[in-house]
Amino acid sequence: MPPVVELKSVTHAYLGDREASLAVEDLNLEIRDGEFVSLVGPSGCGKTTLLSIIAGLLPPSRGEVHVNGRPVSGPSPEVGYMLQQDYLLPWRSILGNAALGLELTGRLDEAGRKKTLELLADMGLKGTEHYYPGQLSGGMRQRVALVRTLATDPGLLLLDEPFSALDYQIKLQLEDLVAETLRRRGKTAVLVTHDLSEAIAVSTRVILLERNPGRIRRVFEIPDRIANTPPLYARDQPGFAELFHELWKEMELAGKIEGTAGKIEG
Ligand SMILES: Nc1ncnc2c1ncn2[C@@H]1O[C@H](COP(=O)(O)OP(=O)(O)OP(=O)(O)O)[C@@H](O)[C@H]1O
Repeated sequence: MPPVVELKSVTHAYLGDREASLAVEDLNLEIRDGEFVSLVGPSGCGKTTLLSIIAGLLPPSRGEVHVNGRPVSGPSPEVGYMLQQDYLLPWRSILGNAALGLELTGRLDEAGRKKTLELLADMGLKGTEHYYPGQLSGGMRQRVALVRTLATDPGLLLLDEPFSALDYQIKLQLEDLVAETLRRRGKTAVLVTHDLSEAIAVSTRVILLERNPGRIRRVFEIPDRIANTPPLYARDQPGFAELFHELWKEMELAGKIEGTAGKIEG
């Protein structure tokens, strides 16, 4: 089976009027079926750029991107995207929002509707189907966004800081719910986060990027006893604190690298 995600020598430069900025340089990465990979690193190291490239929203300047063995040429139903903002449509009911992806792809039949209702129930949202987004809390809205993403059944989920706008307690609960739901359903996930403890708690692998230009600095394989424990309890596992400090130290070093390699004069 080919890797779910394969990046080969991927470079991306954003072109401005007078100069190009090298966001990601010569990056190689393989993500296998069922892995949960987090991308961490200092601000501007190219995390969101990489996610956009994998999603098919941004063609890289150079290099190859494959999802499930096929070259990426644009957004695909095989890939779901979840963002910090939930982007629920205020005039649509919760069910209408949750089923939006199915509707847009012409798959909203009776079975699709039933599945969406089941997913809402799985996420603890039974009884809210006919409410509107304005009547729900931030954590509930983000769960609706997760249902909307899962309803079309993508094998790969790209998560760009989906928990960062939430209160700490809600964030921990949602992290747990999302990680466990994706694990149970055998999904592959790539999470961008600034929260190192979240990255370790939910992932099988954490990739630390450095900036100017964005490159992989270090890869942390998460030991099974942490990776196989639900995120809420993973933080109590032996080895978690040591891993956190190691990642923290390395992150500080990654943030200190302020080369000039990121700018290409035009
Ligand atoms: N649309 C754009 N036009 C020009 N430069 C951009 C654009 N988007 C990103 N960049 C630059 O590319 C680099 C990588 O940005 P990116 O947003 O991918 O980093 P990030 O790691 O996700 O940052 P953050 O953690 O702050 O969200 C940065 O130097 C950024 O300024």
